[in-house]
Amino acid sequence: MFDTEFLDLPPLVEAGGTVRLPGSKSISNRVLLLAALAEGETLVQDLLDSDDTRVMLAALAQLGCRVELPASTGNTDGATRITGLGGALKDIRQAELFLGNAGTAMRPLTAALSLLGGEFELRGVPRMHERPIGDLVDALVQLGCEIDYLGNPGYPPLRIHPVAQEDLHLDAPIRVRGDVSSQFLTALLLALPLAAREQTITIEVVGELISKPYVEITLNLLARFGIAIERDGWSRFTIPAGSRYRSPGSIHVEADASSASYFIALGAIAPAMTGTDGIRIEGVGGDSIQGDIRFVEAARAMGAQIVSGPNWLQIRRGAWPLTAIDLDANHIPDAAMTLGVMALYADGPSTLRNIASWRVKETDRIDAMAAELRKLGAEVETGPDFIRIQPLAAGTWRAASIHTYDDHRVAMCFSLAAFNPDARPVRILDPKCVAKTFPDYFETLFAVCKPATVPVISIDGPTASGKGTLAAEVARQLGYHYLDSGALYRVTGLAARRAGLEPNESNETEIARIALHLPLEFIRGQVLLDGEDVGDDIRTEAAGMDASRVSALPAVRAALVDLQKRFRRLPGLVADGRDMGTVIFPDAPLKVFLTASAAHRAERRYKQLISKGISVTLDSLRLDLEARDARDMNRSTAPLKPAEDAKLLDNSEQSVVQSVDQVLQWWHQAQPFKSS
Ligand SMILES: O=C(O)C1=C[C@@H](OP(=O)(O)O)[C@@H](O)[C@H](O)C1
Ligand SMILES: C=C(OP(=O)(O)O)C(=O)O
Repeated sequence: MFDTEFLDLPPLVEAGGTVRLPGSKSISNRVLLLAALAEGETLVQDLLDSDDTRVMLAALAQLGCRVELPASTGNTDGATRITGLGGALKDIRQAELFLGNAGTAMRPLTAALSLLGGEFELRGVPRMHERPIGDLVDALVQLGCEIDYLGNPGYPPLRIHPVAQEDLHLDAPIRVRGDVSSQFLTALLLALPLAAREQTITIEVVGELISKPYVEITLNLLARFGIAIERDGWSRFTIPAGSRYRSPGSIHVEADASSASYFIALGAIAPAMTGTDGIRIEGVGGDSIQGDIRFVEAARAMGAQIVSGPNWLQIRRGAWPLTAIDLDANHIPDAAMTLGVMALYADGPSTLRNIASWRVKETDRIDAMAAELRKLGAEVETGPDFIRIQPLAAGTWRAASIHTYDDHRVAMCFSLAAFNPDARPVRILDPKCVAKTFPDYFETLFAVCKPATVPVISIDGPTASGKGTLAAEVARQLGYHYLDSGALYRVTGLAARRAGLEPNESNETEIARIALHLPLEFIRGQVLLDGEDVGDDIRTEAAGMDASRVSALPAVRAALVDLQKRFRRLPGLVADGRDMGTVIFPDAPLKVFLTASAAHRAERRYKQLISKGISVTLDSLRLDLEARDARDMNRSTAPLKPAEDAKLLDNSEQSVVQSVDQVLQWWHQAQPFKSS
């Protein structure tokens, strides 16, 4: 996950390949609650691991359910094991639960806990305290439950008081409004079987039910847990007497169909990458129980070519530009946001109707989409329950900094704007908001996208100038990959040793082959070789000797050039060394040549060594550095010198923070983002 302040997407041009998507949020949280209410164990396969499911799991654990995550079960199949309460609280009758911004946790738990007879406090993030729950509370109070609002009436936080089952009024139908969120009805359907052991319970929906397919998911999963609800259209639901949650033993979670919408749109917008047949999605397909699978119909109407099978979808670009759409999107409220960005690539204005619920989700999504689409240059019209978007012609796109309102879907759908024909970069602010349902969204996207070019910042300079510290920090703040080219020979020497190869000419070809495929990463100050931190191993005297021996082998040097170039991956690279800007990445859009006086560098090195208990003198270090500088600058092959277009940075009198800020400032000057 990118937990940077922002993530810059360079212009993207093609896409292709296979993605496996994480589990459905709506299925995961329903299954977790049902498993918690049932008796015995339920094994949940492919459960979503994200903020929304984590708050649900934490709440269930607090309520006394046994929750065993894949890591702790040791299950090779990666399942999560839930041991349920069997329909009644056990030892724990009181808890304060934090439910983040998960509507699928807050609403169903409110209903279930109101019927279980304990004292509970339910809270969330500030936005959750602005998302309505009054219609659900009204329905529960009608039934005899006791619930207080701890903040604004109609909104969380809530306090739930215990009531005895025999005091509940179950004879009359329970009326609930269905026109603000379908989750209120879902919550009642999931929880009321707790009270239906001896008596049939009827729920009546008041007002037109929205987001109906989500109620279908609820009914489907209740059936899997042994509860067969009868329904009369969308207005009357009956839970038969004698209902009892029965674990299916093991249950599989499909991949998330709303998350699939971004990749379906990607296949519709991006020309297929050479050698691929567009985008293939695995984990969810035509037979999905999730309503958002009907996004496929909308994408087809806009021109996408989509074929599907059980558990897979294959998407290719068809009509281009896309065909404008006028759609009642009430049945796919979440995925419809993706259509909002696809509309920019259409042949006329697109209208999404009947989406008033957008206003009470993670943010006011109608206003948020309009504001951010306008930043890209689009003309947008909105009303209480619709949005109309004019497409953007080539030559009219603007580079924009997209505010994401802590709304995962805003972040995800706007990433698709990076395919604009004007090659404008797109900045996504607070990219970690995708953690609500899809923590690795951007990594998954990058794995199937081809950029026009991957941005590189090269930082070259003499020894002890602090380039490693500077480069690693710049990379961290930008979310870019980091290449410490100075470590490559040492790692190659170590890898050769570990493969049982003496670093000499007779093993040159074999060592070059190893060097070319080194599974190497530089993350958070660590040098990871195949996931293992080898930082200490490569800094020994013996490793230094091996490094200098492998560096004398021409085939190894050539392989390492290729390896270095392969670090240039989305979303970007910061590379430090001696010839990054001059030889390896001569087209880097920002080149920095970092220096500091020999006196300052000697002093830094001195402090470093003394703190490690190594005794040296300042004078000898300084003389040594000066001699190395002279050698480096005057050698005939790849002498250490700034690239002609490099910016010179002398950090003698600067703190690390100051030099990082300077480099970022240069970088931002090169980026034409409109401020947010
Ligand atoms: O029940 C569910 O799993 C959901 C129902 C929908 O909400 P509304 O019914 O409030 O539209 C949807 O937007 C949400 O992401 C998940
Ligand atoms: C509306 C959403 O979430 P929630 O389940 O919190 O309602 C969503 O995921 O788009």
